[in-house]
Amino acid sequence: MEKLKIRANGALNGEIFISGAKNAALPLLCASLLTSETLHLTNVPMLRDVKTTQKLLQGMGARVLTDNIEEFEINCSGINNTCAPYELVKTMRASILVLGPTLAHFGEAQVSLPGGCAIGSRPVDQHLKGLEAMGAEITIEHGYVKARAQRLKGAHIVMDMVTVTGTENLLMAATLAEGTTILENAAMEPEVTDLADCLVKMGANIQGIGTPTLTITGVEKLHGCTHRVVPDRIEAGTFLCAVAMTGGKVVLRNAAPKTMQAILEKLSEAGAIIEAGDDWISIDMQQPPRAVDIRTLPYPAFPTDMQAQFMVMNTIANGNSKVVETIFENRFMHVPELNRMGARISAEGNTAIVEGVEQLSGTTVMATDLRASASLVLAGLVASGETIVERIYHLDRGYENIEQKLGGVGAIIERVSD
Ligand SMILES: CC(=O)N[C@H]1[C@@H](OP(=O)(O)OP(=O)(O)OC[C@H]2O[C@@H](n3ccc(=O)[nH]c3=O)[C@H](O)[C@@H]2O)O[C@H](CO)[C@@H](O)[C@@H]1O
Ligand SMILES: C=C(OP(=O)(O)O)C(=O)O
Repeated sequence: MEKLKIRANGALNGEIFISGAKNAALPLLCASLLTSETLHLTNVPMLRDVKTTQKLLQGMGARVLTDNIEEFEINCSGINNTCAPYELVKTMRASILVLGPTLAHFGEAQVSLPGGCAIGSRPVDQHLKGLEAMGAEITIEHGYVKARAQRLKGAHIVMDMVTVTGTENLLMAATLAEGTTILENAAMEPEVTDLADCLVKMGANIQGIGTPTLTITGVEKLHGCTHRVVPDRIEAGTFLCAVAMTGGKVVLRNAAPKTMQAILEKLSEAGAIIEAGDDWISIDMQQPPRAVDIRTLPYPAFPTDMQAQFMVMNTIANGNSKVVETIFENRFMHVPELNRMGARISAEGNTAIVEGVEQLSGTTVMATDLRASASLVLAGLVASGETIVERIYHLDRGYENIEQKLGGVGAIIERVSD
């Protein structure tokens, strides 16, 4: 099994290229199911989840014509199987994103229920309720969602909570429905907006993009297009937290600061000097961070996917802080591991109190989800001695070449196998 070995090496300095966003690339790849023409994506991150999506779509009959970062071309004209099997869905919950587009284009879909995962129970009731409101007949059989509809019909849907993939599934489904769909309480995450922008290029009629009310007037068919995946705000935020902890000056290239307001404000509050242009962000940190309180909420507020990284920054910050997780019920798995490294965090329910300490101490740690694993890597960059992060297949779901990117700005980090 692969691990990361990390040793603190002082301040980080230099430049890091930010990849395309995992959470945008996955729905965009699934959007290829809506058309018989080729979808041409650029800035696609080469991540484990992207490979899994590729495999899932290929298993359904899609042809992947090119699959590199700058040229990812996929054609779904040969779909001959509308099933997303358990074997793939269990490794990537985002597989549920094939449900809406497959049903809308092919009149049927069977997708294994994703079930819960390390961070929470994560039901998909809103996806199913929305599709039923659009006329789909849905049954759950042998662990699979089975959906059928000759042609979906427009509906007025008010979602019970803000759900990112729920919004994306219903948005994709509505593009080919008969009539108009109004999605209220829709997620406004930049990755949802990126998907909507691509769907419009494919010929969809969507009003209200970037707002909580999306109005979609269905069309007969969509066509291919070329679309550049929005930069990954969570990857960028992770590297900014790394620098806030180690000190130094780093410029992120190919970033999207406009999508990162809440993250950048919190870093400034922690004492970082942040500057940004259209597609770059610089961070200059010349003193230890100040502790900052965090409360996770849907976009544009502070993202749950950055909670663990800010928590680890707080462990070595001046002062105490309170971190409240309101999106997922079990997203503090990094707490016991960080405490094993000398952090002082007490967590109860959805609230963690963090008392800043002088230094963390390296040891062997592991985490059971992606961002918790990222927080352990950041801890290793400032801990005394050696830190070994195990089970890094979680990290590989969402970070492209993390050891090369951090190594490029001066970190001592290497991937080793048993
Ligand atoms: C591939 C992808 O884009 N993943 C992101 C997406 O996950 P994902 O789309 O799965 O997360 P949601 O936005 O759906 O979840 C938000 C909350 O709503 C609940 N819920 C959701 C749907 C539903 O039908 N019923 C229900 O109760 C969830 O359990 C959770 O408590 O948004 C999350 C919240 O920003 C991010 O952490 C994930 O990185
Ligand atoms: C929770 C995450 O992803 P997923 O929804 O793919 O599990 C994440 O990216 O932090």
